[in-house]
Amino acid sequence: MAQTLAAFLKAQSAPESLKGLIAGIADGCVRISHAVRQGATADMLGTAGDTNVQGEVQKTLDLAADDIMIDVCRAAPGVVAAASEEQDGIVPVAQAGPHEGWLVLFDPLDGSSNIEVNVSIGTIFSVLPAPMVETPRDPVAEDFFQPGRDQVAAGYVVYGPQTLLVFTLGDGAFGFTLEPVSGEWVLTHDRIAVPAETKEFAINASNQRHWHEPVQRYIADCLAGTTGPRGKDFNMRWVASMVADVNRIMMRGGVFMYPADRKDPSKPGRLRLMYEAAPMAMVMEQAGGAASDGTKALLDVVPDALHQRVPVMLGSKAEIETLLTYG
Ligand SMILES: O=P(O)(O)OC[C@H]1O[C@](O)(COP(=O)(O)O)[C@@H](O)[C@@H]1O
Ligand SMILES: [Mg+2]
Ligand SMILES: [Mg+2]
Repeated sequence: MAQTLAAFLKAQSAPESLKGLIAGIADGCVRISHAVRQGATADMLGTAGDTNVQGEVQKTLDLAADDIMIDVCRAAPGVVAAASEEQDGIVPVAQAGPHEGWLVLFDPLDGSSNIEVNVSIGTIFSVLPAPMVETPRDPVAEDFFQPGRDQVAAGYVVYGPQTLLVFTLGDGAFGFTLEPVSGEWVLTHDRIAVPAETKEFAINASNQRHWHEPVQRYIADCLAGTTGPRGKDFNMRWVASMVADVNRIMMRGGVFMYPADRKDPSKPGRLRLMYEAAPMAMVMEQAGGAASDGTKALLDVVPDALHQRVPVMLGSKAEIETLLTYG
C-alpha cells in the first residue's frame, strides 16, 4: 500500500504547525480540484467581472480558489499572514510574536487562460518563516520580502488528467496523486530527480521578436537541431500553465523559460517572483534541477514588492548551465 500524505508528513522532522499547514493546503487543493471539475455545470467557467492588482481579468475559478486558500490559511496552525496573486495587499491572520509562525503565498489558480478550454491548470504555494518579534504586532508586507532561499516549504498542484501535489520541505521533492475513490493523497513520486540533460524546451515563441539577443541565439541553436552547434534535435512544448509545463520538466526533464523581453520594458518578465517563480525554483532545485533569473539563482533574488515580476529560466541542470553561457 502506497504511503499516504498523512503518514508521510507524520514521519517528517518539520515543525508540527508546518506539517499541519501543508495538510491544510492539500485539503484546500482537493476542494479546488472539485470546483475545477464542476466546470460549466456549476458556473465555474468565465470571468468574475473584476481585475486584480496586475490588471488581469479575474475568472470565477481564480476567486473561488483564492477564497479556499485564504480559508486554509485562517484555519491552519501558526499562519501569521497570507498573500495571493488575487489580493492587492497581504491578508493578516494573526499577530507576529516571539514564537514560530508562517507567511503563506499562493497563486490560487495558475494558467487561468486554460480554464475554459479544459487544459491543465494548477495552484502554487510558498511558505516563509514569519519574523519572530519580542512585542507582538500586526504583520506587514515587508515581512514577506525574503529571498526564496528562506522558504521552509513550497509546492504546486496540477489539476490535469490526474490531480498531483508536488512539494518540498527542504529535503527532496515528493509527488502525491489524489486517489479518486478514497480521496487520499498517495505517494507516487518518491524523491523526484530531474534528468540533468534534455532535448526539450518550453517558451512562448509568439514573443520571439521581443526577446533579447542571448535568448534569440539559444533558441535558434535549439531549432537548428542536428545541423547546428548543439548537434541534436530538440522538441518544443508550451501548455501556457506554468504548473503543467514545470511538472512535465520535473518528470522527464527540459527547460522552461519566460525571459525578460522588450515587449513592455516596465515588466522584467511575465511571471511573479514570490508566488510563481520562487516556489517552483525551490521544488526544481530540490529535485536536482536549476533555476535562474538569467544572472543569478532565482532563490537568491530578494523581493521588494509582493507582486514583482522576474525573468525565469528553470529545468534540467546541465541545460540551464548551457543556456546561461549565451549571456
Ligand atoms: O500567455 P502566455 O504568454 O502563454 O503566458 C503563460 C504564463 O502565464 C501564466 O498563466 C500566469 O499565471 P496566471 O494564470 O496565474 O496569471 C503562467 O502559468 C504561464 O506560464
Ligand atoms: Mg500563475
Ligand atoms: Mg493565477
